[in-house]
Amino acid sequence: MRVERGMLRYLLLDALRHGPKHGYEMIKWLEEQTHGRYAPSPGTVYPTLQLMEDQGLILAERTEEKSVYRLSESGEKELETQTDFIQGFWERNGQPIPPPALQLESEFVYEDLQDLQRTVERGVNLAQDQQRLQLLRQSLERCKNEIRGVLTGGTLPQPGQPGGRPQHGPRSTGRELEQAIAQLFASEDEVLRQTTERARERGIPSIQVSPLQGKLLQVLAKACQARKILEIGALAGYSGIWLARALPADGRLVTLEIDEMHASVVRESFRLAQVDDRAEVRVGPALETLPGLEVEAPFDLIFIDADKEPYPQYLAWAIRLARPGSIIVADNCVMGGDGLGSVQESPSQFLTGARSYNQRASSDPALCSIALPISSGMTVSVVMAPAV
Ligand SMILES: C[S@@+](CC[C@H](N)C(=O)[O-])C[C@H]1O[C@@H](n2cnc3c(N)ncnc32)[C@H](O)[C@@H]1O
Repeated sequence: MRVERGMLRYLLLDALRHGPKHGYEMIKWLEEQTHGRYAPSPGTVYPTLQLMEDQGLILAERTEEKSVYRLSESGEKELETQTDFIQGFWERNGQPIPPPALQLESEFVYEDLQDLQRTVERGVNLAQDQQRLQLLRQSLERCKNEIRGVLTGGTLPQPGQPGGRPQHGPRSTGRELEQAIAQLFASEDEVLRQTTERARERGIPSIQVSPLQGKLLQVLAKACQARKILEIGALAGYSGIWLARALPADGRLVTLEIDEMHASVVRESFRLAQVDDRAEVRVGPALETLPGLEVEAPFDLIFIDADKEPYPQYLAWAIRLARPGSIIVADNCVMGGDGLGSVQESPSQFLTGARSYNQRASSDPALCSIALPISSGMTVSVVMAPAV
């Protein structure tokens, strides 16, 4: 486990709050208190201690063999500025490591939580009247109450009851199945995990593709031997990293993003993922940036994942910027079936975008398409050669 840059000093101050210690004792203390999760290396700890001593946060008593440190008054004050961080750290890491089955179950809970967040965010986008938003809040309130009941030891729902586990096996819901597949085929590395973590810290919503979708994008990029990829909707660069990693060394990913703050996080993500030699973000409304890309076409894979209303226009551009054999993928196209209904009866602009997209993708002879029920649904199309 790693701790955010600059935060180790607070853990060291916290260790000294529990009594004077020399450097190695602090490392051992942290290792013991976190049940082996966190043991900073001496190479990081000793320079940090030196700096803290120079800044007057700790006081050293030196003997021939070692330096024993204790907290100074200004160290105590400094520590108080970070009580939230310290409390959060110990809440996450102070408990014994649960057995693997419990760990897996906890991961499912976090996945479900992310899924719930996406569903609610989508609901807020879709709800166009106050009454619907109020219903949404009431529904969340009921959900929170039920969770509080479960956490405080109320009666647990039985398998088969609403809220209970399915009776036909532990991994039988769509979400759990996705997770099991992702664990085998699409596990995230530290770089990808930190990309979402950093985005969350900057207040960017967690609406990136799932690891399973990221891997699917890679598989599709490999299938069409992509050398040039275009993405519409970069967010924090998460899907961009999956895509860029599928490119050969001289490949190119161009990702379009309307929001300058998102774009600056994307640049950082690409740099940290070491794909900035082949991946770049261009800022502006996609419909204004796309015409300028004609000189760089054709793109081998085009991934559409931005605002939903212009999805049909994005598809038209994607076809224009593609070649026969290119693959076009669009995210959020199924939405539990809502994205498959009739365009004429669409309840919102948001759904109209997905429905019109699917209508064209499923009927245009220039495309061979399928919608996949993965996360909120991806429509995948292969661009066909013109009939002769
Ligand atoms: C769903 S997120 C993209 C997620 C990203 N593909 C991933 O999985 O990591 C949509 C992004 O599209 C951007 N966006 C929205 N409207 C846009 C537009 N008209 N042009 C370009 N980007 C847009 C948003 O700012 C947001 O960052």
